[in-house]
Amino acid sequence: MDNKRSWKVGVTGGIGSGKSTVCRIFGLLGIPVYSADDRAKWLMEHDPNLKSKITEEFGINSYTQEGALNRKYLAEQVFSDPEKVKKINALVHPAVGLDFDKWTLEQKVPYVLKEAALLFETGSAKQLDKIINVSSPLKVRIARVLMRDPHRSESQVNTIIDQQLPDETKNELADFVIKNSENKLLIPQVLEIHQKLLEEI
Ligand SMILES: CC(C)(COP(=O)(O)OP(=O)(O)OC[C@H]1O[C@@H](n2cnc3c(N)ncnc32)[C@H](O)[C@@H]1O)[C@@H](O)C(=O)NCCC(=O)NCCS
Ligand SMILES: Nc1ncnc2c1ncn2[C@@H]1O[C@H](COP(=O)(O)OP(=O)(O)OP(=O)(O)O)[C@@H](O)[C@H]1O
Repeated sequence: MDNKRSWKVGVTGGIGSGKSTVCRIFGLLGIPVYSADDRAKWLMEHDPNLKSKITEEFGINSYTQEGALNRKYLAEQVFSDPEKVKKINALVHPAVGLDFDKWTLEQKVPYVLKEAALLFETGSAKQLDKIINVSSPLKVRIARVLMRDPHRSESQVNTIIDQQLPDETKNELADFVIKNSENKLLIPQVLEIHQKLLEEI
């Protein structure tokens, strides 16, 4: 293993595919996980430069009076318009990329995980050593998201899906695929990939 740095392994997958669930299992094996979605929200609330750019682009309603990110408002704004998705991505993703690199340098492990809904779409896959795609049938994903997020309508979930690459394309581009359907166990699949990564590093 190159002693100087940890390998960067991406975990991606469409909305509701089970990325966070898979990452929790890797977490139990001691692998540090960087959640790009969570961290993006943190940066949008705490990075003054990013905050002012978002307010400029999407208006003062982007934040509540207490300064919290108005997720419902922004979701309605961006997910219905591909141009606005591009705009928010262009503001948020460079900040997340820098923050991830800084975080990785602090980790002293063979590999770290970057969990992100968008890796191929944003080009950040190129900065990673390996990519895992979590794949599950569209119907199962929609049903799981509607159970988990009661505030989201089926039509919003479908609009979000339209902004993401199809699962089949991501399976082809990924180094590893984890199948998270109803009849496949996750833990053995995670253990197999963990073992392969440790052997390769
Ligand atoms: C618009 C926001 C505030 C809505 O927040 P909300 O809590 O309602 O949704 P959440 O973040 O959980 O997203 C729901 C799902 O939508 C998908 N999604 C999120 N952002 C994007 C995007 N830019 N393009 C396509 N799909 C996206 C993901 O599958 C995600 O799991 C939020 O999604 C956001 O800030 N997005 C832009 C930043 C971004 O791209 N984040 C993700 C990777 S860094
Ligand atoms: N194998 C499974 N069996 C049952 N429920 C599952 C399974 N995998 C995931 N889920 C549930 O489905 C929902 C979506 O999973 P999870 O949050 O891990 O997906 P995600 O890919 O991180 O989603 P998002 O992109 O929306 O953040 C969660 O409520 C989770 O508990």
